[in-house]
Amino acid sequence: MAAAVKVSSVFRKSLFKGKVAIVTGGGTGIGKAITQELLHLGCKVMIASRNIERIQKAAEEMRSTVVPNKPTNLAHMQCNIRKEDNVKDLISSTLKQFGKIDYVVNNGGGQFPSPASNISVKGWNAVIDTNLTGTFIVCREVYNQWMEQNGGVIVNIIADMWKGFPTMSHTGAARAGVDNLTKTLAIEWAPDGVRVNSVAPGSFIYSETAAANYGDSKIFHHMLDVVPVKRLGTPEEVSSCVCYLLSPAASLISGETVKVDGAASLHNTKYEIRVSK
Ligand SMILES: CCCCCCCCCCC/C=C/C(=O)SCCNC(=O)CCNC(=O)[C@H](O)C(C)(C)COP(=O)(O)OP(=O)(O)OC[C@H]1O[C@@H](n2cnc3c(N)ncnc32)[C@H](O)[C@@H]1OP(=O)(O)O
Ligand SMILES: NC(=O)C1=CN([C@@H]2O[C@H](COP(=O)(O)OP(=O)(O)OC[C@H]3O[C@@H](n4cnc5c(N)ncnc54)[C@H](OP(=O)(O)O)[C@@H]3O)[C@@H](O)[C@H]2O)C=CC1
Repeated sequence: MAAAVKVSSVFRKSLFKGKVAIVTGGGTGIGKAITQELLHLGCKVMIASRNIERIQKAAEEMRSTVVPNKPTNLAHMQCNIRKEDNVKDLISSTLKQFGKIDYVVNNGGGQFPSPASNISVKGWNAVIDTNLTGTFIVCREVYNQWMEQNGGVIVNIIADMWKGFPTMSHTGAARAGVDNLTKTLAIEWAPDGVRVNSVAPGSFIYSETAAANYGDSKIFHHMLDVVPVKRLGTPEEVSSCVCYLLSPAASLISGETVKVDGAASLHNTKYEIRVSK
């Protein structure tokens, strides 16, 4: 028997039915939760990421569990957002397949933990290219190919970097860049009916894939002593905020970043200051 699909039921399907969305990194973790929620609400969704086997498997699973009666509502393709040509192709292929693009969720991203002093320029650039430049390219391409003429909504997933991000300097800088990019694009594109917002999850949203990236299944559990709500967050708790921002309920919200972190960013960080040498 297929596993139950976790989706929130707080949104009215009539607000989303027939809309078309792109979710980068839509086959795992937070991106998968967003994809499932949008499919459940009646959207057509294109998911895209680098690992074609993994995204294909995720797409096949969601077609049979979430939209068994409308499997063509979910498309998938390989796309590395660091590559401009891949992104151009992602946007044009989605338009070819679904005819329009109402929503883009820039969720694909990530990094590796390292003290700043040990990060090579190649490693730094890999993280900046992924999280800042990749997000920029997706935004620019969907605007140029579709949203300038037709409007739309963009949500960028960033991170809790508000107090600095020790061991994550590269991604902290990139996500702070996206926070500011969000504000600029919101102003530049408002006259065309395009809204741009960000969502900043706390550093304790558990998914198997996210934990696997750090080679430690308990990596998020280690954060619990500085998490005021004293529990891990779920991808679905991020996806419901994303869907709210995509929906007409947020029609006057643009250039904003919403923290989904149970007040963690207001409290202490996990990082312990080392003894000086
Ligand atoms: C107290 C300390 C612990 C702190 C840890 C707290 C963690 C809490 C969670 C923080 C909140 C954030 C959560 C999340 O973001 S969850 C999502 C996790 N998912 C991912 O990160 C997936 C995507 N990530 C990646 O694909 C990669 O990290 C990367 C963006 C770097 C892309 O890698 P890719 O392999 O495609 O890149 P390159 O082959 O081009 O590699 C370029 C160079 O990058 C350096 N590098 C890459 N990986 C590592 C590594 N694991 N460690 C060190 N250096 C790395 C390296 O220089 C690469 O070049 P070389 O291969 O030539 O050496
Ligand atoms: N989990 C957490 O606590 C937090 C997560 N975040 C952010 O939320 C987003 C989702 O993370 P999460 O679901 O937790 O972790 P996952 O590792 O499950 O998701 C990362 C996704 O991004 C995709 N991706 C990575 N690089 C690229 C690229 N260059 N081009 C296209 N797709 C890419 C991956 O797919 P593939 O490997 O196939 O490319 C994967 O699907 C990320 O941006 C993450 O940094 C932020 C704060 C906290």
